Amino acid sequence: MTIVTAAGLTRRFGKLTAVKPLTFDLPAGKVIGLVGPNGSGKSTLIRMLLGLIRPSGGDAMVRGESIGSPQRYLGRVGALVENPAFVPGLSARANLESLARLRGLPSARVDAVLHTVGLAGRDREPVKRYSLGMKQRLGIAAALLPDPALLILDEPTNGLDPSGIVEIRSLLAQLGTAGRTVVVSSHLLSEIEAICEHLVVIRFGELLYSGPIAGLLTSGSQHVDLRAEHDADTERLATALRTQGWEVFTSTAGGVRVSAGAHDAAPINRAAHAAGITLRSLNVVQDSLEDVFLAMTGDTDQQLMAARATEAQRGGR
Ligand SMILES: Nc1ncnc2c1ncn2[C@@H]1O[C@H](COP(=O)(O)OP(=O)(O)OP(=O)(O)O)[C@@H](O)[C@H]1O
Repeated sequence: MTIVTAAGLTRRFGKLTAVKPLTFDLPAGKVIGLVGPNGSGKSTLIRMLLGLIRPSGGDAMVRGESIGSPQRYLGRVGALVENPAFVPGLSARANLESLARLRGLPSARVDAVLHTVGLAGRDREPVKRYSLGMKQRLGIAAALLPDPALLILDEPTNGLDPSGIVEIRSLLAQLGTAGRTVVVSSHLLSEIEAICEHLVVIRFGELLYSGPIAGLLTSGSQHVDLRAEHDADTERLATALRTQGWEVFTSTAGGVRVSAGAHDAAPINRAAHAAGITLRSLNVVQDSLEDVFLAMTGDTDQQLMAARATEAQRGGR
């Protein structure tokens, strides 16, 4: 079952096409990562899905309703899109109670969400005494008030210190229970890959990947890192492996990296031995998702960012 379907969804700001026509489906009941470097259009996409800004083209459906009529689905959607505004002198509980009243929600929801985000013991302290991580948890609590079927969190770990990031990450992993769909954006894949089952990757407005994270990793490759006993033999080792048909990515003072998997380890070792080179180390390494994406596009983020700046100046494509 899908909870969001986008078809040719596009958004321009003047000359810049911030979101190029995007077509994708988001499965219901999963934790979904929306990933892309800063300026890729993640917030713009989220704002369109929440009905905060209109698309320049295309459409999307959320829970079967067009984003042209957000009032039809927003009752069961919770979102944290920017630093939420709370009354600093009031307690977390009082802030949530007034938000619940405004939305016509039962006050029992306040206890439930305080418990979910782990603030139940500190809910009577004024928000101004809260750490950034606690404020962010309170923001997530507010987004959870309507018991949303779809929860959208835009960069919830932004600005947090490492312990705050760990705190929020473990909370996010718990939120995707009971059939709820959680969409969480980040510019750092490494920050959310462990908690997501499904991934949408956008890079400077374009869709790079949409699908299960597991599929992406298994389609990703492995490589083998080798080091000769003597660094002076590195080039000779690279040449010997190339001659035997291996694809050598790099050969630096640090060693040789070969495009190969675990089953190639023994033949590589034999090839080195046949060339009269003893190996100091041989490690089979699973490519990270970052490696997989780099291999997909071949462009670095810096190159794409420069192209985008030119596009904004020239008037787009
Ligand atoms: N209201 C706006 N007016 C003009 N340009 C905008 C506006 N909102 C966003 N943009 C531009 O659209 C592009 C995408 O921005 P967006 O904030 O959606 O990216 P993002 O992936 O969420 O990045 P970040 O993580 O830095 O917020 C950027 O180049 C940004 O400058």
